[in-house]
Amino acid sequence: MSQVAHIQNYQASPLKKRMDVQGLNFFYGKDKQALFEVSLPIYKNRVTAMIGPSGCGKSTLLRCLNRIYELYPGQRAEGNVLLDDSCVLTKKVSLNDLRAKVGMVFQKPTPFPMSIYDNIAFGIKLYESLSRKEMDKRVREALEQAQLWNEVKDKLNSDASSLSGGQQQRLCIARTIALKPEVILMDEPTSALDPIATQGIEELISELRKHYTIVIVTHNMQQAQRISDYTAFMYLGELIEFGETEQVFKKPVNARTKDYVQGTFG
Ligand SMILES: Nc1ncnc2c1ncn2[C@@H]1O[C@H](COP(=O)(O)OP(=O)(O)OP(=O)(O)O)[C@@H](O)[C@H]1O
Repeated sequence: MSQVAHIQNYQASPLKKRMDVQGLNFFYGKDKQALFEVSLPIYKNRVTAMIGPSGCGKSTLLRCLNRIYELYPGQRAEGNVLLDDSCVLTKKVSLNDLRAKVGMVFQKPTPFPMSIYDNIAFGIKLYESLSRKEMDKRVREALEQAQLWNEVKDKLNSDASSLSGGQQQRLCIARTIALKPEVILMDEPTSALDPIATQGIEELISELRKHYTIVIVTHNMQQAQRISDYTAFMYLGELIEFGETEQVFKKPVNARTKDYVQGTFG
């Protein structure tokens, strides 16, 4: 089945907000403001793509959704990012709880230097104490959902570095899924992969949105159109346009969006 057909066949659940970004400003130190009054909904069980030219603030926005910027001194966000009616930017929401609810997959596959099995089990052990049998089940389920199980089931104790790039990225996705997050953030998850591995990850993303809410940063316009339901176009730290992906690409409201999606600039 082609990917487009695959997406069209999917019976989407009714539209419901999972996160809500309201008037978000972001600062790197005192002098650099990277986001300006950004507001957008993140819909449940949908894929939202963030697009825009280099340096427009896509990754910065993504990093606000799980407050990962807090690890870096001098970085500060103002505004609201709501999840379950709480603002995730405030200390009232513990980082541990937030990371469990909002998982992240990075650009380069980053498996831990340990076995395939332990790559999945490691994160789970930080949050839960499971019996060996329960852990085996969770590891298997995560690998199945990440569509990696069949390829690794006979070598779970092998080092994760023995996997191909595409397999390593699916392992990183499995590691994220194993914590049972509600939202998965992906920062250019296929940019280090070849076309075949990229296709595998794209198909996986389309499948995963049945269970998860996904936000993906991508430079690839075709990819955004293939896999996302909603698209946010950013420029110089501002959200210029947000809407259904088909509308943003085929009938953009803003002239700058039109120039960008048609490849006139960027
Ligand atoms: N650690 C940092 N310190 C200071 N400025 C930063 C830092 N990280 C990013 N910036 C600046 O913030 C702005 C937004 O960067 P960001 O990485 O969010 O953009 P992006 O759209 O994801 O870019 P790209 O597509 O190139 O990854 C840019 O002007 C960038 O130079």
